[in-house]
Parts: sequence; structure tokens; C-alpha cells
Amino acid sequence: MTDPGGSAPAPDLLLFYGGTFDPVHNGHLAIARAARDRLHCPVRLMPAGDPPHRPPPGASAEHRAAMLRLALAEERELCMDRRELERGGRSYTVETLRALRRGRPCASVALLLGADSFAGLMSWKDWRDLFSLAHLVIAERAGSPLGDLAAPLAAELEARGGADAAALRRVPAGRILRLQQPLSGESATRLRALIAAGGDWRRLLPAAVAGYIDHHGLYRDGGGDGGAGAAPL
Ligand SMILES: Nc1ncnc2c1ncn2[C@@H]1O[C@H](COP(=O)(O)OP(=O)(O)OP(=O)(O)O)[C@@H](O)[C@H]1O
Ligand SMILES: O=C(O)c1ccc[n+]([C@@H]2O[C@H](COP(=O)([O-])O)[C@@H](O)[C@H]2O)c1
Repeated sequence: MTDPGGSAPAPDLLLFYGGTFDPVHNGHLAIARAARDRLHCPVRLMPAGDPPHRPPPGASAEHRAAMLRLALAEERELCMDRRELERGGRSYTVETLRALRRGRPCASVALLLGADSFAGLMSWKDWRDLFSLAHLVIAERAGSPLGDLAAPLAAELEARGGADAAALRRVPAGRILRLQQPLSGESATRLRALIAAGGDWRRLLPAAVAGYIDHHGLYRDGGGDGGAGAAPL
């Protein structure tokens, strides 16, 4: 599916799924599909151009976006959102949401993230402001139990949690919904290590993405192209 736009009616809930997607894998797709089906709205997968709080990705932004495009080609209501690729500078989520809000003060906006990302939320730029800008949809993730959070995050989960799809549409931001899809163990870190080691990695992501990685020789040295050039999109 391509980026929705043009004259299509505005959806009543805008759901963004940010990530490095280095590379996109079946675990990402599983939670995106689960969120789409639970919330009954399209999911906009938003690759970070320059992701904060981590070493530079193994593949360039354009390679990561090209792989994501391939992964989404056959997916219903999952689309790529390029705003963090086009903005330049560090891809701070709070800045993305503030820019989005400028034209849509009343829209219901939600951010999909894994439980490990939520556990690290206090390190994000202006993290408390995120709650006034968007709802959070937290996907459970193997190895990241939500019962083991820092006290301020546990308090936010307690105060804002328990939302359902209808609750996210009633107010613009500030609620938390937990997505309890079947746990999927994939991680991009493990995938990159398997590719570098010549292990069994192809079944962990869509075939078209595996073909792209082979074709461009990504991640073979444990780091991909180091952020250099990419095939045209
Ligand atoms: N298997 C999974 N289950 C649940 N959430 C996931 C899973 N994989 C990734 N996520 C979530 O998707 C978002 C984007 O993830 P990211 O692109 O960093 O993938 P990753 O597999 O965590 O990569 P890396 O290992 O390089 O950190 C994050 O919020 C992360 O928590
Ligand atoms: O804004 C921040 O400070 C911030 C810090 C860490 C992560 N994020 C965002 O969280 C999403 C998942 O991050 P990652 O590193 O797990 O791919 C991605 O969209 C990042 O831009 C954002």
C-alpha cells in the first residue's frame, strides 16, 4: 500500500509506528498487523532518518526505507510514512509529533511502540510531553515485561492504561493501550548478527526483503553499508 493522501477521507485515528527498521522483520509486521486489526485503522510505519539514542544503523536511511517499502507492498492498510526521512536532523519523536499537531490540534493520534521502547521512554527527548501529543499503543515483547518498569513509567501506565480502541478516539492524546499479540521473538540486532555469521536468517523477514539484502550485500560485515549510498526508491 502506498502513502494514503489526496482526497481520501481523514481517518478518525492516526496511528504511527516509528522505528529504525534496520532491517524490517516479521516481528515488526506482526505488531503492525495486530495494531491495525485491534484499532481498525491504517498503520503508518515511519522509519527514523537519524535515530536517537543508538549507534548509527547498519544500513542507510534509503536502504532501510527501500526494504520497508518491499515489506509493505502486499500488506493491507500498512503504509510507509517518510516524514522523518525528509525532515533531516535527529529523528526525535516529540518533534515529529509537535510538527504533526500544528495542523491537527484535535485529531486523535497514537504512537505504536514495543515494550522495550516504553521501558526506555524516560531517556527520550521531553518524554513527558509525549502524553499530551499522542496516545501510546504498547506491544508486548519477549524479554521486556511491563511489570518491571521504572516507577514513573509504571505510574503513567497505571493512570493512563486500560484504554480500548473507542477510548483512543474520544480524546486526542494521553491514553495507553496494551497490545497483547502473540509474542514474536525477532529482533533486528539478532538478524544482523545472523546475516554476518551466515546463519539461518531468511525466514525471519519477508522474502522480498531477504532478496534485497542479498542483492545489495547488506549487513555481511556486521554493519551493512555503514549508512552510505542506496538504490533509488
Ligand atoms: N518482535 C517485536 N515485538 C514487539 N515489538 C517489537 C519487536 N521488534 C521490534 N519491536 C518494536 O518496534 C519498534 C522499532 O523497533 P526497531 O526498528 O528498533 O527494531 P528492533 O528489532 O528492536 O531493532 P534493534 O535490535 O536494532 O534495536 C520499537 O518500538 C521496538 O520495541
Ligand atoms: O525521541 C527520542 O528521544 C527517541 C529516543 C529513542 C527512540 N525514539 C524513537 O522510537 C522508535 C523506536 O526506536 P528504535 O531505536 O527502537 O528503532 C523510533 O521511531 C525512534 O525514533 C525516539
